[in-house]
Amino acid sequence: MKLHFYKYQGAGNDFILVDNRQKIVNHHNAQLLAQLCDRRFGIGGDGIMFLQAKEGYDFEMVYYNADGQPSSMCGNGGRCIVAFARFLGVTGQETEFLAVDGPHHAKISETGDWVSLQMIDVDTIHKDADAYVLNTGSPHYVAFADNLQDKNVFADGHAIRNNDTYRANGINVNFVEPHREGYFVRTFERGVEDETYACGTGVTAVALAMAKHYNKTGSIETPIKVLGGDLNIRFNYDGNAFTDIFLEGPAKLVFEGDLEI
Ligand SMILES: N[C@@H](CCC[C@H](N)C(=O)O)C(=O)O
Repeated sequence: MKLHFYKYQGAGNDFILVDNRQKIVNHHNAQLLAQLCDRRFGIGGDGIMFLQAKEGYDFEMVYYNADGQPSSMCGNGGRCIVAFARFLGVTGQETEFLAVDGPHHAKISETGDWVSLQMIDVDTIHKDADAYVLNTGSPHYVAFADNLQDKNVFADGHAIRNNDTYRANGINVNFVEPHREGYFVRTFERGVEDETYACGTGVTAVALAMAKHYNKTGSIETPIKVLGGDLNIRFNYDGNAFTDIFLEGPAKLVFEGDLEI
């Protein structure tokens, strides 16, 4: 069959998107999905998403990592699928959709390429030695790093993701250093098993962990620079729980095409 697909990117975290409202694609084929995400033998992407119809919501986001396996929430994927839904005319400037971690509310700019996505509330942060470990829809490890631009994020991220604590379920590994009025972050992603240019749930985890680390409470805004651009995180923190968390940034259509599968 012929697959009509769209390629989006959000701060360089890139995804294949398929309009599957008519359920034309059977997405339970991990080998096929991994091949579509392959940068040499396929379209290429950090993940692939299917936009599906869902009663009570504008749509459902069904997300797979580049390895073809279903996973937990993808923040940049969520922002890209909102831009895609707007492009298809499935939503207006605001939307309510269902993802693997529950309902999400999002707003999209008039231009259609900038999305503010509400993330799940977070009330638990653990420490693993000096690192912070928390779940912002996906599990994240957050560690400070010096000279982050020159760090071997693949080697160090791979080692942490595959240590005895995290090997079985996996974890996304974020390295952070202060940058201007915010932070610079690089992430090794589970399921891609490589560094990506941005990770939405990852920068969200970093922003929350930094508020806890520096004992900042109230209404907080945290700009974060990643390899693929700039993201912004807004939230409230009362010293115990993080609420009204929004991940904001670009979400752009790169190209569309057809592929025989
Ligand atoms: N790139 C994503 C995270 C996608 C899920 C992650 N790879 C996992 O399996 O936990 C984001 O923008 O949040």
